[in-house]
Amino acid sequence: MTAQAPTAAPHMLRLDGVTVRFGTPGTAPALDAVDLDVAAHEIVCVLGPSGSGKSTLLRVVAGLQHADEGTVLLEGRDQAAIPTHRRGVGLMFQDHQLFPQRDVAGNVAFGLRMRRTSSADQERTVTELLDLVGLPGAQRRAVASLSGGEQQRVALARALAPSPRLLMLDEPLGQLDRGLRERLVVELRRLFRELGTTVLAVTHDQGEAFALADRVVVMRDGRIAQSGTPLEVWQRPATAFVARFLGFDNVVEATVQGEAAATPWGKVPVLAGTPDGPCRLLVRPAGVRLTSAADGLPCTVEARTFRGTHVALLLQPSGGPQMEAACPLHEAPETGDRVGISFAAEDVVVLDAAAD
Ligand SMILES: Nc1ncnc2c1ncn2[C@@H]1O[C@H](COP(=O)(O)OP(=O)(O)OP(=O)(O)O)[C@@H](O)[C@H]1O
Repeated sequence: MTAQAPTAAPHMLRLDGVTVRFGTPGTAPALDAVDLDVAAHEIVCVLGPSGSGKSTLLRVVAGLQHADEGTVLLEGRDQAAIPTHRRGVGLMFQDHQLFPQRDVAGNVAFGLRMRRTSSADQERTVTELLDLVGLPGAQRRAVASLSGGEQQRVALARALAPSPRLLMLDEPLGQLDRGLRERLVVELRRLFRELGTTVLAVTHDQGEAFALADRVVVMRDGRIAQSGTPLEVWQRPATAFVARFLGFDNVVEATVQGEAAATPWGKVPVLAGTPDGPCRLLVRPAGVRLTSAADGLPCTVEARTFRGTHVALLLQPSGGPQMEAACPLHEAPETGDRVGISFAAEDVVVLDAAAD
């Protein structure tokens, strides 16, 4: 038997050079030649600051927004001429907009009624979905009697009921308190895995995106700044923008030569194989190691913040800008203490010098 070449994973969704402009020509586009692939069964979370184009991206895929340039393909088919209700995508928005006059079952069955599914099939699907989202037997409850988290689950069951080939979520857990969000995100991931749902979600909340996604996409000014697994993006932010967006502030100009880089903090080790030349460096807080005051770069502890698993220290080195260090709980010095620091090469990330 001859070996077969592996076939590429089928793409559920492909955006090819999608551009959306609002208002007068000359203003920056809301989406600027965006290319994005989402594989079948993949969970992709789009992250980015306010105004970076996240909602516009979802709207263009849903057919709620016209693309000025480029194509949106679902399972290989150009969607340009296909209206929203024929695209086979499910949408769940932040303000989950349940119908207050209908009970839970009436809400969940909405998409099925639109498709003229038989009452028996509607009833069976509603029962299955309410079990899945953890609200068994809630069919006859009034929407107003549900908590925020329960309403969110009903909205999710409603979006899932017509078995959309792609489910799109816009800030799905936006209005819930943190504890509930953290629990629901775990449940959502399990549920999507179980159903094999392909998901494109948009969120402000990094924690939510990193917990939910197989892949995160970070947007900036209508473009994709980085795309990768949560671990890749977290460990290796590609640019200073992504690093800062993720909350890493230890970013400095540097010049690499061999296995060290010259920085305003002095020599910082870099991994072998790093190309020589000017760049920006991120030193992850975990890579700032405390030594005795006599060794390493002398610093004063300006502030310390308890973070549960560690203490975040704000350090003022004798030269160069302030930096953050993550310190084990029992080893954290006091504000005003003098310490020395060294750097761990595995937590030093060389950023793309061309992008800011
Ligand atoms: N209908 C519209 N008319 C004009 N400009 C718009 C319209 N919708 C969005 N924009 C602009 O397009 C850009 C991207 O907006 P979008 O809502 O996609 O960003 P976002 O990343 O989802 O932001 P947020 O996180 O605040 O929801 C912004 O500059 C916004 O002001």
